[in-house]
Amino acid sequence: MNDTNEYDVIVIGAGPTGENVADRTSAAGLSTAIVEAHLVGGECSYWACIPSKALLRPSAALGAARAVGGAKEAVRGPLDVAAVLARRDAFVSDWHDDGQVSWLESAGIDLIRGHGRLDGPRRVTVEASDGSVRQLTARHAVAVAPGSAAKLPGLPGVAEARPWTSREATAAKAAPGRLAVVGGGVVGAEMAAAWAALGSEVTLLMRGERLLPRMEPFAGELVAEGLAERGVTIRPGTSVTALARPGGSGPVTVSLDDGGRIEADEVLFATGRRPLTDDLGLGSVGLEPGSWLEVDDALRVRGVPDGWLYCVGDANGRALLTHQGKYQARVAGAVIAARATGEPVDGTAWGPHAATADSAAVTQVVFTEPEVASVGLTAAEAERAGRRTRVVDYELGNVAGASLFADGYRGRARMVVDLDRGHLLGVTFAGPQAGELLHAATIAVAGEVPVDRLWHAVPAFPTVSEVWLRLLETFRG
Ligand SMILES: Cc1cc2nc3c(=O)[nH]c(=O)nc-3n(C[C@H](O)[C@H](O)[C@H](O)COP(=O)(O)OP(=O)(O)OC[C@H]3O[C@@H](n4cnc5c(N)ncnc54)[C@H](O)[C@@H]3O)c2cc1C
Ligand SMILES: NC(=O)c1ccc[n+]([C@@H]2O[C@H](COP(=O)([O-])OP(=O)(O)OC[C@H]3O[C@@H](n4cnc5c(N)ncnc54)[C@H](O)[C@@H]3O)[C@@H](O)[C@H]2O)c1
Repeated sequence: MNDTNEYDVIVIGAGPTGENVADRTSAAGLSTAIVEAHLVGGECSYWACIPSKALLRPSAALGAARAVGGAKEAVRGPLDVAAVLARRDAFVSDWHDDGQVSWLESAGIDLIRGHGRLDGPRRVTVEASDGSVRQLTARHAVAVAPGSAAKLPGLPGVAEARPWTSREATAAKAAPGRLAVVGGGVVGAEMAAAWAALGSEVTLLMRGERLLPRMEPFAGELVAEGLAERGVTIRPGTSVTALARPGGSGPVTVSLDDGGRIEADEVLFATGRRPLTDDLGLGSVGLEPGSWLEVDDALRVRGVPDGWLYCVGDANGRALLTHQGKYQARVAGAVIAARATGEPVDGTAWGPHAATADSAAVTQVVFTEPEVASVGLTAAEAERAGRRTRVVDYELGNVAGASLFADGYRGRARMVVDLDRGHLLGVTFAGPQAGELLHAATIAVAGEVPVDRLWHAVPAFPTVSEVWLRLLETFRG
């Protein structure tokens, strides 16, 4: 550890995206410090992606075995809940960050523990837990990657009811008897699936009519069927109006806008995120505290003279996903390094210094049963963007590889073809292990591979990927 207070690059926030900017700038030979207030690794490692997938995977594995005649007979018992929770704990290293700290050291990045705040152009103050303050200066750039936190609606009784957020839902040490989940987005769907599999009686309350409203409609429908088959009660078109947990302990009463009430042992609010920018010193550089930080495709924060401030990850609001934020970090790191060394910056779409995939090819996998995997635009988004498209659907269960993979395989695939440009704008799969089908679609969308050329990408028989051939045959007629 260096005791200098001047670095080429200072990164605030050591979540997956901050770590990646620091990695890129350090690898480019720039001295780099990273400031972290809590655990190196961020939300994703300890309270989001990793623990949630660790909670979901055992049920999916068991479901996969149960879907194959000859294998299902060997499944003799239910999930071992204690073992699932212990495996989750191991995946989050029992909420210790030693492993990630060692990685920072190996990458030559200085870790400065404490709360970071901007303090005017290229300046950062770090307040340590003992109250001491260190002032840092960046020669080239500051990149902020503070992430996001769960957004709770200001309902009557919410403070006393102490609802779960995604943090409690991913870190809980036991399954609540009855769990009410509010919100039909990704966190709501995944956590309803996880805790239902681990033994909770789950009621999912959503104000819209379908789950996963940002994805193709069939995705939410198939996930809703899957949840219902696993015992989850889904109540669409339902808003929560108040919570009550007198004295802050015992069951929670959840009041609904139809006048009804339900009682639960815990209530999870999965109602979206807010950027963690309220205490980041934004006012010192003319930005609004608490706002999403709007960036250009080089990840430079708009409205900051000289372009020294970058923002990657959730806090810029472009795509609240670890892999997209890490992609932004690789781009930002390359831009910072090029500008620092006087190399040209190539900001053209799909060039090394533009995060083009953030608008054209965002990928996402929802790890429910069935899984949903998507890249690029949905049919509705393509229409809103004014593209002339053809939408092609195919039942995944009709592919030979799918019926071998699981008895009664159910699922669907959709590709959205841009008729003027002759390539795909988006692809969605919903079905068992659909996530593993996604990358071929990502290459087709990000590579703007002509549909005529995709015809020559021959899927191996008998894999589920043969759905590509069926989609193309359907398109060609
Ligand atoms: C339940 C759940 C499941 C998810 N599952 C997935 C998934 O499967 N796949 C996926 O791609 N995405 C998933 N996400 C989204 C993913 O977690 C986020 O997109 C990702 O964590 C964003 O990374 P980040 O680096 O921007 O922020 P974070 O991971 O939130 O890290 C930010 C870090 O900055 C630190 N920090 C903040 N402010 C300061 C400050 N002022 N000074 C010092 N340090 C500071 C924080 O302590 C934190 O360590 C999930 C989210 C949730 C809630
Ligand atoms: N597997 C994954 O990739 C994964 C998993 C979990 C989370 N994430 C990311 O984390 C982010 C946050 O997820 P999320 O599910 O919290 O947010 P979200 O925005 O996906 O869904 C929130 C849902 O809550 C609803 N809502 C908002 N306020 C409400 C209210 N007062 N009452 C009832 N419903 C309300 C919204 O209409 C929306 O459908 C997402 O952007 C997602 O990309 C990704």
